[in-house]
Amino acid sequence: MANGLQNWVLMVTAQTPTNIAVIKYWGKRDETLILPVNDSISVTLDPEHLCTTTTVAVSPSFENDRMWLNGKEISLSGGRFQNCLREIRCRANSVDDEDKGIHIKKEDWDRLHVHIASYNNFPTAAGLASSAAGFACLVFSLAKLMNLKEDQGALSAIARQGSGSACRSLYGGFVKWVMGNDDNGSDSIAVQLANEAHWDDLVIIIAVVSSQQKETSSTTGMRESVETSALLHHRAQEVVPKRILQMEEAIRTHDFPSFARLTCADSNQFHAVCLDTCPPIFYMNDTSHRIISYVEKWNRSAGTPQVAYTFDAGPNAVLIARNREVASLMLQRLLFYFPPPPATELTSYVLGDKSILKDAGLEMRKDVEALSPPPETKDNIPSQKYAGDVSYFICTRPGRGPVLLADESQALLHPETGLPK
Ligand SMILES: Nc1ncnc2c1ncn2[C@@H]1O[C@H](COP(=O)(O)OP(=O)(O)OP(=O)(O)O)[C@@H](O)[C@H]1O
Ligand SMILES: C[C@@](O)(CCOP(=O)(O)OP(=O)(O)O)CC(=O)O
Repeated sequence: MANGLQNWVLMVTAQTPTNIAVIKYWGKRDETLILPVNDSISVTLDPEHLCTTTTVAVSPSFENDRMWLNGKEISLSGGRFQNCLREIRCRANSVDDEDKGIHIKKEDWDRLHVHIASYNNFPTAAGLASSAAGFACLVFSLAKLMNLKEDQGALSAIARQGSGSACRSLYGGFVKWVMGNDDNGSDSIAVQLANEAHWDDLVIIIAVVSSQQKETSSTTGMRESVETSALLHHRAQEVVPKRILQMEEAIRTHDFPSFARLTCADSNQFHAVCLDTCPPIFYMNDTSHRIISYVEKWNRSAGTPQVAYTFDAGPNAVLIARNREVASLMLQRLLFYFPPPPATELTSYVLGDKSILKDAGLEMRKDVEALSPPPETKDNIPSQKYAGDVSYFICTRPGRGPVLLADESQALLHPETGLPK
């Protein structure tokens, strides 16, 4: 190992996106291996706006495996972290870095410890799927560090053991998590249906909805649904298999009306399963319900769907517009109903791809104040506004899968000490 020197540090940094399911995963048939009761399909979100960056390092001087998340040390003793680390370590291969004079033999990995530093460029544990981007990035970066020869599908099966939805973040574009049949989970992997360039008209706006409510975690919620909801079993056996085929076809043919109908119906059925759980689980709140009504009304008045909505295990709305023009009309509607609270500038209220604000003719607060009610509500007396019910919006689009960051200046660990910078 490295000519007997003990002070070297070898590092890898990677960046991984988050994803939003349009056909939901809800329910496990195996809790430890994280095997689902149905297939699911997701859209990967552009890492420019929502992503995890993780640096992993190895050095003979490290005494333990350690991890820092958003600058704070966290414990790696949890089963999910341990399962991922074990699965990666047992597939590790020899590494030879001639430039640095580092030579690691396959069997050395059993004794070497790793340091992991990770940073989410969006709020952690706020219903924005940080666990999906986080575990995908952990597995992807460790696989590079330890020179795994496995393909992306096999890596997705490891990320799956950190958090089910993480397996879909190993690819960009449109991704299917195939539930598989094997008891050992080897065929429960993610596959890419189409890359991010395939349907690049789509624009995604996330309404991060303010919520004081204490939420049930996805893990607990789906366990309770599996145990008590008859609808979940009907959904997994009868409904989802047909929807998966229809969704694959809609994506393949860029059929937005079908894509939108399936996405909305599947989100609504997932939340119906939550209500069918004993005791019932409420993830959406009044603001979520209002957003659904506005979109439904608009889609109906347009005669064909303009926007799809979907909600995960929380009140945040993920809205998918058929193109940029529709996205700017959607942003006008959203800001009409949910204007920024007093003293909040528009540029800190609409994050991500701010160019959509410009397209919508909204450059300042006064432009929002001047917005007229959406035409589909004209007959109704007077439209109520809900300033403060949305914390902020994020404008994004379908995006690419994980990448390595070669530039050492982007590493989160110090190249000499292997401690957070
Ligand atoms: N960058 C990261 N690297 C590794 N693990 C992470 C990372 N970010 C989050 N996690 C793990 O995911 C957990 C948060 O997951 P949780 O499911 O509570 O929230 P979320 O994924 O942000 O929201 P939701 O699942 O409701 O969309 C953290 O406690 C941590 O264990
Ligand atoms: C509603 C969902 O977002 C549920 C995601 O659940 P998680 O992947 O967070 O759950 P665990 O596998 O227990 O970690 C739907 C989806 O992403 O498909």
